[in-house]
Amino acid sequence: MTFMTALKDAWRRNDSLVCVGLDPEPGRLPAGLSGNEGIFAFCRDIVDATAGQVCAYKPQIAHFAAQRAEGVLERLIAHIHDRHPGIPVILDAKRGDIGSTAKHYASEAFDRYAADAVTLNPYLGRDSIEPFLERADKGVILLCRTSNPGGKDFQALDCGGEPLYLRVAETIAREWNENGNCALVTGATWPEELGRVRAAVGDMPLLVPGIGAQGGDVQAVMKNGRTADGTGLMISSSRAILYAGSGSDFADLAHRATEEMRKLTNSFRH
Ligand SMILES: O=C(O)c1cc(=O)[nH]c(=O)n1[C@@H]1O[C@H](COP(=O)(O)O)[C@@H](O)[C@H]1O
Repeated sequence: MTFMTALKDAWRRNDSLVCVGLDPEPGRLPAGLSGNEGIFAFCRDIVDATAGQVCAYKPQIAHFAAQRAEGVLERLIAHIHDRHPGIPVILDAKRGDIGSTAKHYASEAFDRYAADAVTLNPYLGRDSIEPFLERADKGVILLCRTSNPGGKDFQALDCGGEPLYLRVAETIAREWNENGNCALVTGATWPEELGRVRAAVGDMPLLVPGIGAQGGDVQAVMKNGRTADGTGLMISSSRAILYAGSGSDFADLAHRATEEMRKLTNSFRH
């Protein structure tokens, strides 16, 4: 199944636009969990507690690699595919390099980790993304208007009368999306810009981090970002869900936090 088909199925099946970000912090694991086995058990329990409530999972690679836990990340993604088939996994790696190196990054994401989609930095241009675009069954999720305060430093620069992030969105929608496998990252902290991107790219899916710990406004995101059929968004939250609790009931509390977010987003869907 392609990433786009899996995403649409998960939106419908779980009635959810929520993506749970898997960003394990060694210093924030619940008591009794530590080391690589602790990271695995923590993420696995979060996944098992929320699998009926999400449209995707988004593990962030640095949170694993910094702990020498790439093997844990491989096992975790295999666990999601095995136990919760059909829920797409987005590897958040934000890669971007010349073509000869990019093909190894594509292989890393899709062959080594078996991710369904990957986040990428588009600023090296089309040839840097080609090895990903040609994997038509995989999702190619390109940074457009990032959630962080410094996102505007370059992304908002004037580019022939329009901001650079909008030029990025238009170019990707018009020229890079021949296989229909592109999506864009637009932070929840910039809802007005998110609306301009939506107007430029039709129904292309948008990955929207910045809800929860970064303070994005769900209502504004939904109003500006949803498509006519009330979908089109992967609204991603990591810390607000992962660390909703810090005791042995962390997975139950993650389930509750995800459910609250699912209901809140759904209340603005139509
Ligand atoms: O590509 C991303 O996922 C991403 C893009 C962006 O603009 N902002 C952003 O926060 N992210 C990621 O989304 C997650 C946000 O985490 P929380 O703020 O804890 O929900 C982190 O893994 C970030 O690396």
